[in-house]
Amino acid sequence: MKKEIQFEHVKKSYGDTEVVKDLNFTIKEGERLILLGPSGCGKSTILRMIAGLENITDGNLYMNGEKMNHVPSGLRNVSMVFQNYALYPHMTVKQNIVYGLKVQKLPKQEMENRLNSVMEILQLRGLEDRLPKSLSGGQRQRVALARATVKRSDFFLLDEPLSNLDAQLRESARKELVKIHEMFNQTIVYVTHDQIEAMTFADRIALMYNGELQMLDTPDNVYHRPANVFTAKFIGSPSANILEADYRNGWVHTGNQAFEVNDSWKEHMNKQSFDDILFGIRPEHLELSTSPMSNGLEGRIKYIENLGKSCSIYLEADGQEMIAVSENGSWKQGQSVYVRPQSDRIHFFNKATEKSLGHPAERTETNQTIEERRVLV
Ligand SMILES: Nc1ncnc2c1ncn2[C@@H]1O[C@H](COP(=O)(O)OP(=O)(O)OP(=O)(O)O)[C@@H](O)[C@H]1O
Repeated sequence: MKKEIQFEHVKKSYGDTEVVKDLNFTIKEGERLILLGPSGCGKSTILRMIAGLENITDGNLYMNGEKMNHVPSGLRNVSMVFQNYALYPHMTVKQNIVYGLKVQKLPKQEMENRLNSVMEILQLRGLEDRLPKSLSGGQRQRVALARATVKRSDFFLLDEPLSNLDAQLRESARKELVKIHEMFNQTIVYVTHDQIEAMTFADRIALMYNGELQMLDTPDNVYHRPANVFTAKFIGSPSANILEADYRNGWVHTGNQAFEVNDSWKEHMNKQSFDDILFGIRPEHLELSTSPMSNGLEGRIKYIENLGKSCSIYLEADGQEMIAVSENGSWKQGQSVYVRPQSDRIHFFNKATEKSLGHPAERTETNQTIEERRVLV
């Protein structure tokens, strides 16, 4: 049976408050699925339902093809790592790591083999006899990862496992996690609110907001083909520009000004016109110039944020606010500028539903395999 996790109309309420709404999706065998979203959107609750630490209010949860709604946590073949490590303080590093295997009554030789391999991967050699209190935060987190890894369970669940580490340690821990995943090919479900972590580690991202799944797709598609305004704005920094517009005969009118889209967009929009739509463009997909450009909008710089490597340029065009990014440090507040949206990077959304009107030459998740995606990362 496949190591899949399947949600079928899964809901979770606390009292009258529904915190997870009608989840319907499948986490594929061996994939790294990231549950991403702002604080309070229900990520941890979903993870805890998979782990069996939280009851399901409605719907069904299947793992390995079996209904799991009422199966106790200990029988679900999961291992879990939390943000706060939760190591046993009175046990040494080695005792912490093998404790679960002892409970499982694993043969001694097998236990030693697993311990040795994980000590090597997670660079814990030399720390075997130390107590958790004598370890640094990064070392404790690696012990917690090691303890979960040695179980070699079908499902590996991680709840913000790296959020207590500094940026450098996070990056190296992510690499170690990838190594562990390549060795044991577990199905990984990983909760974070950090989009960089999601973009770099995920095979697919499940983006949540307010208990609802907003988009489930590869990082590439979540970034380039956002399914709705929330996704466009949540992914990417600075956040995507969303402007009110009309679309008529291949031209996007943002007020008094307009620019023409390319032929594939014209074909995609199928000769229709739309009043009152939302036009989206990421700051990094706006070209800036001091002189007029064809298909550019005229605007004025309101202020500039210098980030060192690049500047965020806040400007106003046609009475609407936009952000552009530029590596050129010579822009001046109050300056008159021209901005041109890159035609193959634009997005349109229905104003009422905030859902995407699609993209030309749409690429769906089904024609990009996990292996293809990992080559791209
Ligand atoms: N035991 C509980 N009783 C009542 N409400 C709860 C309980 N646990 C969680 N909630 C609520 O459910 C919602 C989702 O919580 P959850 O912890 O899943 O969010 P999250 O996305 O993981 O957030 P964070 O990133 O801040 O950890 C929140 O509004 C939270 O207050």
